[in-house]
Amino acid sequence: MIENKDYYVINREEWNDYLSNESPHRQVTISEEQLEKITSLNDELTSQDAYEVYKPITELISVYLENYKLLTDKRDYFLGIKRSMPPFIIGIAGSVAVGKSTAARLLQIFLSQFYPELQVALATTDGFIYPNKILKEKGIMDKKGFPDSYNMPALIDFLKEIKNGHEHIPYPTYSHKVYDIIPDKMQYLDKPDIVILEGINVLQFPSNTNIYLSDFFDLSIYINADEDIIEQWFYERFKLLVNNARNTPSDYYYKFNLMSEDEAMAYATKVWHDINLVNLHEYILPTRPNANIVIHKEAHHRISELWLKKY
Ligand SMILES: Nc1ncnc2c1ncn2[C@@H]1O[C@H](COP(=O)(O)OP(=O)(O)O)[C@@H](O)[C@H]1O
Ligand SMILES: CC(C)(COP(=O)(O)O)[C@@H](O)C(=O)NCCC(=O)O
Repeated sequence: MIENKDYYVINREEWNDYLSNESPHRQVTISEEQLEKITSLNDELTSQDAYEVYKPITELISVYLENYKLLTDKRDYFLGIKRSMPPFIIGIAGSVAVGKSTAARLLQIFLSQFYPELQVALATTDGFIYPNKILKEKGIMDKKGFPDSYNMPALIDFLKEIKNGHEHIPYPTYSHKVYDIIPDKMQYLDKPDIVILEGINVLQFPSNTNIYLSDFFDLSIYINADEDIIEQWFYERFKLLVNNARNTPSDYYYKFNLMSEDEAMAYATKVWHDINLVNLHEYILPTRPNANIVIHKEAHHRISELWLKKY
């Protein structure tokens, strides 16, 4: 392990040694079928990767969770309150196309197995992006994903409802295929014990409020990679989305099948450079120091290092 003023930096080879023997009754496993579902757009993730990296991360999360339970219990006892534990919220941040959703789905599987008695739910902040109609009215259609494109007050209310233990909490649905919010298609969180919330903005300080989203997180993770590599993942995902849409004219990505490959890729390159890369530089990367854990990936999504914040 290397350390600097901010982090303990642990490389991939060492990381597996941190698996403790303290919870032998809490075994986690992942089937090939589950892996396939998780990486529906890509088949590079192996079960070895999943085990070697995400299993010890699951154990580390359990350290935070046990501490959270204890603190909540003690504080409630002090106040004379009796209630069930408010959900433990994990935030997962990082660039567009860095692999947040994939990491979030893996953690959901592992945490559900580690804690079979707890409900582990997954949500994404994409649902709080304003519908395209509103983005157009605001003149920020080319700034989708930037702080002003999110309905932050609604996202904060959603987090408050979670922490207040509300049942059946609705939140809107964003679809990459439609490239928009799907009207009236709400998703619901039903009494989760652990919520994994992923999104590019989860560690930001919303401009029109005086609250950090990270105040709601009991643990935060930033998925990191060099920007040239993320750019390639963005193009790979773009090509896969275009290919998957080839027989579905209603799909946003269908139209790129009617162009030459060069033309389609020129479009994707422009979107990356004019929108997602600017967003990464100006608004996403600056939030990395707010994360408790940084997962650093290299080419082929290989996790090479974990940075654990010291404070
Ligand atoms: N660990 C991984 N192994 C292989 N492919 C991955 C992995 N994580 C993400 N991907 C692929 O990279 C692309 C971007 O991942 P995704 O989870 O959609 O990113 P995000 O949610 O950050 O936008 C997708 O094509 C996805 O299948
Ligand atoms: C909706 C998003 C902001 C969400 O990011 P993601 O789920 O990919 O992390 C992003 O996919 C997006 O649409 N960005 C705008 C430019 C583009 O990629 O088309």
